[in-house]
Amino acid sequence: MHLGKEEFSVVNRPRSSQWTAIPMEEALKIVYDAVVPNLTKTVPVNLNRTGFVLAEQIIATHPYPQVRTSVKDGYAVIATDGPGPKEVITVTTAGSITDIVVRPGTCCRVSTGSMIPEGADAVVQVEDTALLKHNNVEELVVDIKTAVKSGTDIREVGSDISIGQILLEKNCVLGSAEIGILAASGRRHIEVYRKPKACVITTGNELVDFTADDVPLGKIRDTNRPQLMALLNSNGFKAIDGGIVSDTRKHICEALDVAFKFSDVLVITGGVSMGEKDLMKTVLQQDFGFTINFGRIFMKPGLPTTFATGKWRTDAQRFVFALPGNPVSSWVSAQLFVVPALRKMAGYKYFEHTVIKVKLTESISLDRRPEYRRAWLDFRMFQEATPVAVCTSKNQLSSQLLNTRGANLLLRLPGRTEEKPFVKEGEIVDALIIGPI
Ligand SMILES: Nc1nc2c(c(=O)[nH]1)N[C@H]1C(S)=C(S)[C@@H](COP(=O)(O)OP(=O)(O)OC[C@H]3O[C@@H](n4cnc5c(N)ncnc54)[C@H](O)[C@@H]3O)O[C@H]1N2
Ligand code: MOO
Repeated sequence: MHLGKEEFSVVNRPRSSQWTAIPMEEALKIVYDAVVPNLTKTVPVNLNRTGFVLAEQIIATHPYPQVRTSVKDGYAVIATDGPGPKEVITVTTAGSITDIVVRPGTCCRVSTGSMIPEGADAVVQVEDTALLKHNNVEELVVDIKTAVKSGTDIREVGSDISIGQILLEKNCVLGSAEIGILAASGRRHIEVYRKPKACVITTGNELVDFTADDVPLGKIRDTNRPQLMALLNSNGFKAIDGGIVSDTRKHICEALDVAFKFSDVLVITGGVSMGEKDLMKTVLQQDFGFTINFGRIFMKPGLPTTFATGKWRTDAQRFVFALPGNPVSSWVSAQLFVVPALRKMAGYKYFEHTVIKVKLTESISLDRRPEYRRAWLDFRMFQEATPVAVCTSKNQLSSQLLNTRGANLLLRLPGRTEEKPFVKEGEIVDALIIGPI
Protein backbone atom coordinates (compact mmCIF):
# COMPACT_ATOMS: atom_id res chain seq x y z
CA MET A 1 0.00 0.00 0.00
CA HIS A 2 1.32 3.45 -0.83
CA LEU A 3 -1.63 5.64 -0.11
CA GLY A 4 -1.18 8.86 -2.05
CA LYS A 5 2.56 9.14 -1.45
CA GLU A 6 3.51 11.11 -4.52
CA GLU A 7 1.57 13.43 -6.74
CA PHE A 8 1.10 12.64 -10.41
CA SER A 9 2.90 14.87 -12.84
CA VAL A 10 0.90 16.58 -15.56
CA VAL A 11 3.65 15.82 -18.06
CA ASN A 12 2.74 12.16 -17.79
CA ARG A 13 -0.96 12.55 -18.36
CA PRO A 14 -2.35 10.74 -21.42
CA ARG A 15 -3.47 12.95 -24.27
CA SER A 16 -6.35 10.74 -25.24
CA SER A 17 -8.65 8.78 -23.00
CA GLN A 18 -7.59 5.19 -22.45
CA TRP A 19 -11.22 4.37 -21.68
CA THR A 20 -13.54 3.19 -24.41
CA ALA A 21 -16.90 4.92 -24.23
CA ILE A 22 -19.15 1.86 -23.88
CA PRO A 23 -22.89 1.81 -24.74
CA MET A 24 -25.32 2.60 -21.97
CA GLU A 25 -26.91 -0.88 -22.03
CA GLU A 26 -23.50 -2.48 -21.49
CA ALA A 27 -22.70 -0.13 -18.61
CA LEU A 28 -26.01 -0.86 -16.90
CA LYS A 29 -25.47 -4.59 -17.28
CA ILE A 30 -22.02 -4.33 -15.69
CA VAL A 31 -23.44 -2.46 -12.70
CA TYR A 32 -26.46 -4.75 -12.28
CA ASP A 33 -24.27 -7.86 -12.52
CA ALA A 34 -21.86 -6.49 -9.93
CA VAL A 35 -24.32 -5.44 -7.24
CA VAL A 36 -26.28 -8.12 -5.42
CA PRO A 37 -28.85 -7.88 -2.65
CA ASN A 38 -27.24 -7.22 0.72
CA LEU A 39 -27.30 -9.61 3.64
CA THR A 40 -30.46 -9.56 5.66
CA LYS A 41 -31.01 -8.44 9.24
CA THR A 42 -33.72 -8.70 11.87
CA VAL A 43 -35.34 -5.40 12.76
CA PRO A 44 -38.22 -4.41 15.03
CA VAL A 45 -41.48 -3.54 13.29
CA ASN A 46 -41.88 0.22 13.50
CA LEU A 47 -42.71 3.26 11.42
CA ASN A 48 -39.18 3.62 10.05
CA ARG A 49 -39.41 0.45 7.99
CA THR A 50 -40.91 2.01 4.87
CA GLY A 51 -38.63 1.49 1.86
CA PHE A 52 -37.16 -1.72 3.30
CA VAL A 53 -37.64 -4.98 1.36
CA LEU A 54 -38.84 -8.07 3.19
CA ALA A 55 -36.46 -11.02 3.17
CA GLU A 56 -39.11 -13.46 4.43
CA GLN A 57 -42.72 -14.31 3.86
CA ILE A 58 -45.13 -13.15 6.56
CA ILE A 59 -47.79 -15.73 7.40
CA ALA A 60 -50.86 -15.08 9.53
CA THR A 61 -50.67 -16.91 12.86
CA HIS A 62 -54.09 -15.85 14.11
CA PRO A 63 -57.41 -15.11 12.44
CA TYR A 64 -58.69 -11.60 11.80
CA PRO A 65 -61.20 -10.86 13.21
CA GLN A 66 -60.64 -13.13 16.15
CA VAL A 67 -64.36 -13.15 17.12
CA ARG A 68 -67.49 -12.82 14.96
CA THR A 69 -67.84 -9.08 14.47
CA SER A 70 -70.63 -6.70 13.49
CA VAL A 71 -70.32 -4.68 10.26
CA LYS A 72 -73.03 -2.23 11.34
CA ASP A 73 -74.36 -0.38 14.35
CA GLY A 74 -77.64 -2.19 15.12
CA TYR A 75 -78.94 -5.39 16.71
CA ALA A 76 -77.61 -8.95 16.55
CA VAL A 77 -80.58 -11.25 15.99
CA ILE A 78 -81.48 -14.77 14.99
CA ALA A 79 -82.32 -14.52 11.27
CA THR A 80 -85.08 -17.16 11.39
CA ASP A 81 -86.70 -15.26 14.26
CA GLY A 82 -87.94 -12.74 11.63
CA PRO A 83 -89.21 -9.18 12.17
CA GLY A 84 -91.16 -8.10 15.26
CA PRO A 85 -90.51 -6.95 18.84
CA LYS A 86 -87.31 -8.25 20.48
CA GLU A 87 -86.11 -7.83 24.03
CA VAL A 88 -82.64 -6.22 24.20
CA ILE A 89 -80.94 -8.63 26.61
CA THR A 90 -77.32 -7.49 26.31
CA VAL A 91 -74.96 -4.99 24.63
CA THR A 92 -71.53 -5.23 23.00
CA THR A 93 -69.36 -2.38 21.83
CA ALA A 94 -66.03 -2.64 19.97
CA GLY A 95 -63.57 -4.33 22.30
CA SER A 96 -66.11 -5.73 24.79
CA ILE A 97 -67.25 -9.34 25.01
CA THR A 98 -70.35 -11.07 26.42
CA ASP A 99 -71.25 -14.64 27.27
CA ILE A 100 -74.99 -13.99 27.17
CA VAL A 101 -76.69 -16.09 24.48
CA VAL A 102 -79.29 -14.57 22.12
CA ARG A 103 -82.45 -16.69 22.02
CA PRO A 104 -85.62 -16.34 19.91
CA GLY A 105 -87.48 -13.14 20.81
CA THR A 106 -84.31 -11.43 22.04
CA CYS A 107 -81.47 -9.45 20.52
CA CYS A 108 -78.17 -7.82 21.44
CA ARG A 109 -77.38 -4.16 20.75
CA VAL A 110 -74.13 -4.07 18.76
CA SER A 111 -71.76 -1.48 17.30
CA THR A 112 -69.57 -1.65 14.21
CA GLY A 113 -66.60 -3.84 15.14
CA SER A 114 -68.22 -5.32 18.24
CA MET A 115 -68.56 -8.99 19.09
CA ILE A 116 -71.65 -10.94 17.97
CA PRO A 117 -72.89 -13.00 20.93
CA GLU A 118 -73.56 -16.67 20.68
CA GLY A 119 -76.98 -17.59 19.26
CA ALA A 120 -77.21 -14.54 16.94
CA ASP A 121 -76.41 -15.05 13.25
CA ALA A 122 -77.32 -11.70 11.63
CA VAL A 123 -77.29 -7.98 12.25
CA VAL A 124 -80.17 -5.57 11.58
CA GLN A 125 -78.94 -2.00 11.17
CA VAL A 126 -80.34 0.58 13.58
CA GLU A 127 -82.07 2.41 10.68
CA ASP A 128 -84.33 -0.64 10.19
CA THR A 129 -85.61 -0.71 13.78
CA ALA A 130 -87.83 1.30 16.13
CA LEU A 131 -87.60 1.68 19.89
CA LEU A 132 -90.72 0.24 21.58
CA LYS A 133 -89.80 0.38 25.27
CA HIS A 134 -87.08 1.98 27.41
CA ASN A 135 -86.41 2.93 31.04
CA ASN A 136 -84.92 6.33 30.21
CA VAL A 137 -81.43 4.83 30.44
CA GLU A 138 -81.47 1.62 28.43
CA GLU A 139 -83.38 0.30 25.45
CA LEU A 140 -85.58 -2.56 26.60
CA VAL A 141 -87.56 -3.66 23.51
CA VAL A 142 -86.98 -2.81 19.83
CA ASP A 143 -89.09 -3.53 16.78
CA ILE A 144 -87.07 -5.29 14.06
CA LYS A 145 -88.70 -4.01 10.88
CA THR A 146 -86.88 -6.02 8.20
CA ALA A 147 -86.14 -9.66 7.62
CA VAL A 148 -82.43 -10.53 7.23
CA LYS A 149 -80.63 -13.59 6.03
CA SER A 150 -78.27 -15.58 8.22
CA GLY A 151 -74.83 -13.98 8.00
CA THR A 152 -76.06 -10.48 7.13
CA ASP A 153 -73.54 -7.80 8.25
CA ILE A 154 -71.39 -10.23 10.20
CA ARG A 155 -67.65 -10.67 9.66
CA GLU A 156 -66.96 -14.31 10.48
CA VAL A 157 -63.85 -15.35 12.41
CA GLY A 158 -60.90 -15.19 9.98
CA SER A 159 -62.98 -13.70 7.16
CA ASP A 160 -60.50 -10.84 6.63
CA ILE A 161 -57.37 -12.90 7.33
CA SER A 162 -57.31 -16.63 7.99
CA ILE A 163 -54.59 -18.54 9.84
CA GLY A 164 -51.83 -19.60 7.45
CA GLN A 165 -52.70 -16.98 4.83
CA ILE A 166 -49.75 -15.18 3.22
CA LEU A 167 -49.89 -11.61 4.47
CA LEU A 168 -46.78 -10.28 2.72
CA GLU A 169 -44.64 -11.99 0.09
CA LYS A 170 -40.86 -12.18 0.32
CA ASN A 171 -39.25 -9.27 -1.59
CA CYS A 172 -42.24 -7.05 -1.01
CA VAL A 173 -41.33 -3.39 -0.57
CA LEU A 174 -42.66 -2.03 2.70
CA GLY A 175 -44.87 1.01 2.31
CA SER A 176 -47.49 2.46 4.60
CA ALA A 177 -50.03 -0.24 3.64
CA GLU A 178 -47.57 -3.02 4.49
CA ILE A 179 -46.70 -1.39 7.85
CA GLY A 180 -50.41 -1.59 8.67
CA ILE A 181 -50.51 -5.27 7.67
CA LEU A 182 -47.42 -6.01 9.76
CA ALA A 183 -49.10 -4.28 12.69
CA ALA A 184 -52.14 -6.53 12.22
CA SER A 185 -49.94 -9.63 11.99
CA GLY A 186 -48.76 -9.24 15.55
CA ARG A 187 -45.13 -9.68 14.46
CA ARG A 188 -42.69 -7.65 16.53
CA HIS A 189 -39.60 -8.38 14.42
CA ILE A 190 -39.07 -9.02 10.71
CA GLU A 191 -36.23 -10.04 8.43
CA VAL A 192 -35.35 -7.39 5.83
CA TYR A 193 -32.54 -6.76 3.37
CA ARG A 194 -29.99 -4.35 4.78
CA LYS A 195 -30.07 -1.05 2.99
CA PRO A 196 -26.67 -0.16 1.54
CA LYS A 197 -24.74 2.66 3.15
CA ALA A 198 -23.68 5.25 0.63
CA CYS A 199 -21.17 8.01 1.23
CA VAL A 200 -21.14 11.12 -0.97
CA ILE A 201 -17.79 12.85 -1.50
CA THR A 202 -17.15 15.82 -3.74
CA THR A 203 -13.71 16.65 -5.05
CA GLY A 204 -12.31 19.90 -6.37
CA ASN A 205 -9.97 22.68 -5.19
CA GLU A 206 -12.57 25.18 -6.35
CA LEU A 207 -15.29 23.97 -3.98
CA VAL A 208 -16.51 25.64 -0.81
CA ASP A 209 -19.30 24.28 1.36
CA PHE A 210 -22.67 25.60 0.30
CA THR A 211 -23.22 27.05 3.79
CA ALA A 212 -20.28 29.44 3.40
CA ASP A 213 -21.23 33.13 3.70
CA ASP A 214 -18.71 34.24 1.10
CA VAL A 215 -17.36 32.51 -1.93
CA PRO A 216 -13.85 33.76 -2.81
CA LEU A 217 -13.28 34.75 -6.42
CA GLY A 218 -12.65 31.69 -8.56
CA LYS A 219 -14.27 29.32 -6.07
CA ILE A 220 -17.80 27.88 -6.34
CA ARG A 221 -20.35 26.50 -3.92
CA ASP A 222 -20.41 22.73 -3.78
CA THR A 223 -23.86 21.92 -5.15
CA ASN A 224 -23.27 18.27 -6.05
CA ARG A 225 -23.00 17.00 -2.50
CA PRO A 226 -26.30 18.41 -1.17
CA GLN A 227 -28.02 17.53 -4.45
CA LEU A 228 -26.85 13.91 -4.48
CA MET A 229 -27.38 13.39 -0.76
CA ALA A 230 -30.92 14.69 -1.18
CA LEU A 231 -31.42 12.40 -4.17
CA LEU A 232 -30.39 9.35 -2.14
CA ASN A 233 -32.43 10.42 0.88
CA SER A 234 -35.50 10.98 -1.25
CA ASN A 235 -35.10 7.42 -2.54
CA GLY A 236 -35.05 6.07 1.01
CA PHE A 237 -31.28 5.73 1.47
CA LYS A 238 -29.43 7.56 4.21
CA ALA A 239 -26.47 9.30 2.60
CA ILE A 240 -23.33 9.76 4.65
CA ASP A 241 -21.62 13.11 4.15
CA GLY A 242 -18.03 12.45 3.06
CA GLY A 243 -17.25 16.17 2.69
CA ILE A 244 -15.25 18.10 0.14
CA VAL A 245 -11.84 16.75 -0.81
CA SER A 246 -9.15 18.75 -2.57
CA ASP A 247 -7.60 17.50 -5.81
CA THR A 248 -4.49 15.94 -4.30
CA ARG A 249 -3.70 12.28 -4.34
CA LYS A 250 -3.00 12.33 -0.59
CA HIS A 251 -6.31 13.94 0.33
CA ILE A 252 -8.35 11.76 -2.01
CA CYS A 253 -6.68 8.65 -0.58
CA GLU A 254 -7.31 9.74 3.00
CA ALA A 255 -10.97 10.48 2.31
CA LEU A 256 -11.58 7.19 0.50
CA ASP A 257 -9.71 5.21 3.15
CA VAL A 258 -12.10 6.53 5.81
CA ALA A 259 -15.22 6.27 3.65
CA PHE A 260 -14.58 2.62 2.70
CA LYS A 261 -14.63 1.72 6.41
CA PHE A 262 -18.31 2.50 6.85
CA SER A 263 -19.89 2.58 3.40
CA ASP A 264 -20.78 -0.08 0.86
CA VAL A 265 -21.05 2.46 -1.91
CA LEU A 266 -19.04 5.59 -2.57
CA VAL A 267 -20.53 8.29 -4.75
CA ILE A 268 -17.76 10.67 -5.70
CA THR A 269 -17.96 13.60 -8.07
CA GLY A 270 -15.26 15.33 -10.10
CA GLY A 271 -11.85 14.43 -11.34
CA VAL A 272 -12.80 11.68 -13.76
CA SER A 273 -12.08 13.39 -17.08
CA MET A 274 -8.86 14.44 -18.81
CA GLY A 275 -7.78 17.43 -16.68
CA GLU A 276 -4.43 17.58 -14.94
CA LYS A 277 -6.24 17.32 -11.56
CA ASP A 278 -8.44 14.44 -12.68
CA LEU A 279 -6.88 11.78 -10.46
CA MET A 280 -9.83 9.66 -9.44
CA LYS A 281 -9.45 6.67 -11.77
CA THR A 282 -5.69 6.44 -11.18
CA VAL A 283 -6.07 6.65 -7.40
CA LEU A 284 -8.74 3.95 -7.37
CA GLN A 285 -6.56 1.65 -9.46
CA GLN A 286 -3.10 2.35 -8.11
CA ASP A 287 -3.70 3.22 -4.47
CA PHE A 288 -6.65 0.98 -3.72
CA GLY A 289 -6.17 -1.79 -6.28
CA PHE A 290 -9.75 -1.40 -7.49
CA THR A 291 -10.95 -2.60 -10.88
CA ILE A 292 -12.33 0.09 -13.14
CA ASN A 293 -15.24 -1.74 -14.79
CA PHE A 294 -15.86 1.16 -17.10
CA GLY A 295 -14.37 4.63 -17.33
CA ARG A 296 -16.52 6.26 -19.99
CA ILE A 297 -20.04 5.77 -21.34
CA PHE A 298 -21.31 6.85 -24.73
CA MET A 299 -24.07 8.99 -23.23
CA LYS A 300 -24.95 12.61 -22.70
CA PRO A 301 -24.51 13.96 -20.12
CA GLY A 302 -22.15 11.82 -18.09
CA LEU A 303 -19.51 10.71 -20.60
CA PRO A 304 -16.73 10.10 -18.03
CA THR A 305 -18.98 8.21 -15.57
CA THR A 306 -16.81 5.60 -13.90
CA PHE A 307 -17.65 2.45 -11.98
CA ALA A 308 -15.03 0.69 -9.88
CA THR A 309 -15.21 -2.31 -7.58
CA GLY A 310 -12.84 -3.82 -5.08
CA LYS A 311 -12.14 -4.61 -1.46
CA TRP A 312 -10.35 -2.37 0.98
CA ARG A 313 -9.30 -3.49 4.47
CA THR A 314 -12.37 -5.76 4.59
CA ASP A 315 -13.73 -8.84 2.85
CA ALA A 316 -16.82 -6.97 1.75
CA GLN A 317 -17.05 -5.75 -1.82
CA ARG A 318 -17.11 -1.97 -2.20
CA PHE A 319 -18.65 -0.13 -5.14
CA VAL A 320 -17.51 3.24 -6.37
CA PHE A 321 -19.48 5.49 -8.69
CA ALA A 322 -17.07 8.21 -9.69
CA LEU A 323 -19.31 10.69 -11.44
CA PRO A 324 -18.44 13.69 -13.57
CA GLY A 325 -18.10 16.98 -11.69
CA ASN A 326 -20.53 18.92 -13.88
CA PRO A 327 -23.65 19.31 -11.71
CA VAL A 328 -26.14 18.04 -14.28
CA SER A 329 -23.90 15.14 -15.33
CA SER A 330 -23.46 13.94 -11.75
CA TRP A 331 -27.18 14.21 -11.00
CA VAL A 332 -28.27 12.43 -14.19
CA SER A 333 -25.69 9.67 -13.87
CA ALA A 334 -26.61 9.18 -10.19
CA GLN A 335 -30.23 8.83 -11.25
CA LEU A 336 -29.30 6.33 -13.96
CA PHE A 337 -26.77 4.20 -12.08
CA VAL A 338 -26.60 4.87 -8.34
CA VAL A 339 -30.31 4.85 -7.52
CA PRO A 340 -31.08 1.52 -9.29
CA ALA A 341 -27.89 -0.05 -7.87
CA LEU A 342 -28.82 0.93 -4.32
CA ARG A 343 -32.32 -0.36 -4.88
CA LYS A 344 -30.97 -3.69 -6.13
CA MET A 345 -28.69 -3.95 -3.09
CA ALA A 346 -31.66 -3.18 -0.84
CA GLY A 347 -33.45 -6.22 -2.30
CA TYR A 348 -35.80 -4.52 -4.77
CA LYS A 349 -37.00 -6.91 -7.48
CA TYR A 350 -37.90 -4.01 -9.76
CA PHE A 351 -34.97 -1.73 -9.16
CA GLU A 352 -34.90 0.15 -12.46
CA HIS A 353 -36.82 3.34 -13.21
CA THR A 354 -40.21 2.88 -14.80
CA VAL A 355 -40.14 3.70 -18.52
CA ILE A 356 -43.18 5.26 -20.20
CA LYS A 357 -43.99 6.61 -23.66
CA VAL A 358 -44.33 10.39 -23.90
CA LYS A 359 -45.18 12.82 -26.68
CA LEU A 360 -42.71 15.65 -27.36
CA THR A 361 -43.81 19.29 -27.42
CA GLU A 362 -40.79 20.46 -29.39
CA SER A 363 -38.38 19.21 -32.03
CA ILE A 364 -34.93 18.32 -30.69
CA SER A 365 -31.65 17.96 -32.59
CA LEU A 366 -30.13 14.66 -31.61
CA ASP A 367 -26.60 14.45 -30.23
CA ARG A 368 -24.06 11.94 -31.44
CA ARG A 369 -24.35 10.37 -27.98
CA PRO A 370 -27.70 8.96 -26.81
CA GLU A 371 -29.04 11.68 -24.54
CA TYR A 372 -31.02 11.81 -21.29
CA ARG A 373 -32.89 15.10 -21.47
CA ARG A 374 -34.54 16.61 -18.42
CA ALA A 375 -38.29 17.07 -18.77
CA TRP A 376 -41.54 17.00 -16.85
CA LEU A 377 -44.95 15.48 -17.48
CA ASP A 378 -47.43 18.14 -18.45
CA PHE A 379 -50.65 17.69 -16.48
CA ARG A 380 -52.66 20.12 -18.62
CA MET A 381 -52.36 17.71 -21.50
CA PHE A 382 -53.13 14.52 -19.61
CA GLN A 383 -56.37 14.10 -21.51
CA GLU A 384 -54.27 13.08 -24.52
CA ALA A 385 -53.84 9.34 -25.11
CA THR A 386 -50.05 9.61 -24.62
CA PRO A 387 -48.74 11.77 -21.74
CA VAL A 388 -47.01 14.93 -22.90
CA ALA A 389 -43.44 15.78 -21.86
CA VAL A 390 -42.03 19.29 -21.73
CA CYS A 391 -38.27 19.83 -21.60
CA THR A 392 -37.26 21.77 -18.47
CA SER A 393 -35.17 24.14 -20.57
CA LYS A 394 -33.85 24.59 -24.11
CA ASN A 395 -30.42 24.88 -22.54
CA GLN A 396 -29.46 21.36 -21.57
CA LEU A 397 -25.76 22.00 -20.93
CA SER A 398 -24.28 19.79 -18.25
CA SER A 399 -23.09 22.84 -16.29
CA GLN A 400 -26.61 24.37 -16.26
CA LEU A 401 -27.90 23.34 -12.88
CA LEU A 402 -31.24 25.00 -13.57
CA ASN A 403 -32.20 22.45 -16.21
CA THR A 404 -32.62 19.86 -13.45
CA ARG A 405 -35.34 22.02 -11.87
CA GLY A 406 -38.74 20.29 -11.75
CA ALA A 407 -37.55 17.32 -13.80
CA ASN A 408 -39.50 14.15 -13.12
CA LEU A 409 -38.57 12.55 -16.43
CA LEU A 410 -35.41 11.77 -18.31
CA LEU A 411 -36.23 11.56 -22.01
CA ARG A 412 -34.25 8.68 -23.49
CA LEU A 413 -33.24 10.04 -26.88
CA PRO A 414 -31.32 7.92 -29.39
CA GLY A 415 -27.97 8.97 -30.83
CA ARG A 416 -28.02 10.98 -34.07
CA THR A 417 -27.77 9.09 -37.35
CA GLU A 418 -27.76 10.35 -40.92
CA GLU A 419 -31.27 9.01 -41.40
CA LYS A 420 -32.52 10.47 -38.13
CA PRO A 421 -30.79 13.70 -37.16
CA PHE A 422 -33.64 14.96 -34.92
CA VAL A 423 -36.86 14.01 -33.20
CA LYS A 424 -39.91 16.02 -34.19
CA GLU A 425 -42.56 17.80 -32.14
CA GLY A 426 -45.41 15.33 -31.53
CA GLU A 427 -43.10 12.32 -31.82
CA ILE A 428 -43.32 9.64 -29.12
CA VAL A 429 -40.17 8.72 -27.20
CA ASP A 430 -39.23 6.72 -24.10
CA ALA A 431 -38.94 8.50 -20.78
CA LEU A 432 -37.72 7.29 -17.38
CA ILE A 433 -39.76 8.44 -14.40
CA ILE A 434 -37.22 9.83 -11.93
CA GLY A 435 -39.29 11.89 -9.52
CA PRO A 436 -42.72 12.45 -8.07
CA ILE A 437 -45.35 13.12 -10.75
N1 LIG B 1 -10.24 17.27 -22.65
C1 LIG B 1 -11.43 16.84 -22.20
N2 LIG B 1 -12.07 17.59 -21.31
C2 LIG B 1 -13.26 17.19 -20.84
C3 LIG B 1 -13.81 16.00 -21.31
C4 LIG B 1 -13.10 15.21 -22.24
O1 LIG B 1 -13.55 14.13 -22.68
N3 LIG B 1 -11.90 15.67 -22.64
N4 LIG B 1 -15.04 15.61 -20.83
C5 LIG B 1 -15.92 16.66 -20.43
C6 LIG B 1 -17.10 16.14 -19.82
S1 LIG B 1 -18.20 15.36 -20.84
C7 LIG B 1 -17.36 16.29 -18.51
S2 LIG B 1 -18.90 15.78 -17.90
C8 LIG B 1 -16.45 16.94 -17.58
C9 LIG B 1 -16.31 16.12 -16.30
O2 LIG B 1 -15.12 16.36 -15.74
P1 LIG B 1 -14.66 15.91 -14.30
O3 LIG B 1 -15.46 14.82 -13.77
O4 LIG B 1 -13.25 15.70 -14.32
O5 LIG B 1 -15.11 17.12 -13.37
P2 LIG B 1 -14.32 18.38 -12.94
O6 LIG B 1 -13.35 18.76 -13.98
O7 LIG B 1 -13.82 18.15 -11.59
O8 LIG B 1 -15.51 19.42 -12.90
C10 LIG B 1 -16.25 19.75 -14.05
C11 LIG B 1 -17.06 21.01 -13.77
O9 LIG B 1 -17.98 20.81 -12.71
C12 LIG B 1 -17.75 21.71 -11.67
N5 LIG B 1 -17.93 21.00 -10.40
C13 LIG B 1 -17.18 19.98 -9.98
N6 LIG B 1 -17.60 19.55 -8.78
C14 LIG B 1 -18.63 20.33 -8.43
C15 LIG B 1 -19.47 20.39 -7.30
N7 LIG B 1 -19.30 19.53 -6.28
N8 LIG B 1 -20.45 21.31 -7.25
C16 LIG B 1 -20.61 22.18 -8.28
N9 LIG B 1 -19.85 22.16 -9.40
C17 LIG B 1 -18.85 21.27 -9.46
C18 LIG B 1 -16.32 22.13 -11.82
O10 LIG B 1 -16.04 23.34 -11.21
C19 LIG B 1 -16.19 22.17 -13.32
O11 LIG B 1 -16.73 23.38 -13.83
O12 LIG B 1 -15.21 17.12 -18.18
C20 LIG B 1 -15.26 17.68 -19.49
N10 LIG B 1 -13.91 17.95 -19.92
O1 MOO C 1 -20.85 14.24 -20.62
MO1 MOO C 1 -20.45 15.64 -19.91
O2 MOO C 1 -21.39 14.99 -18.72
O3 MOO C 1 -21.25 16.31 -21.27
O4 MOO C 1 -21.03 17.07 -19.49
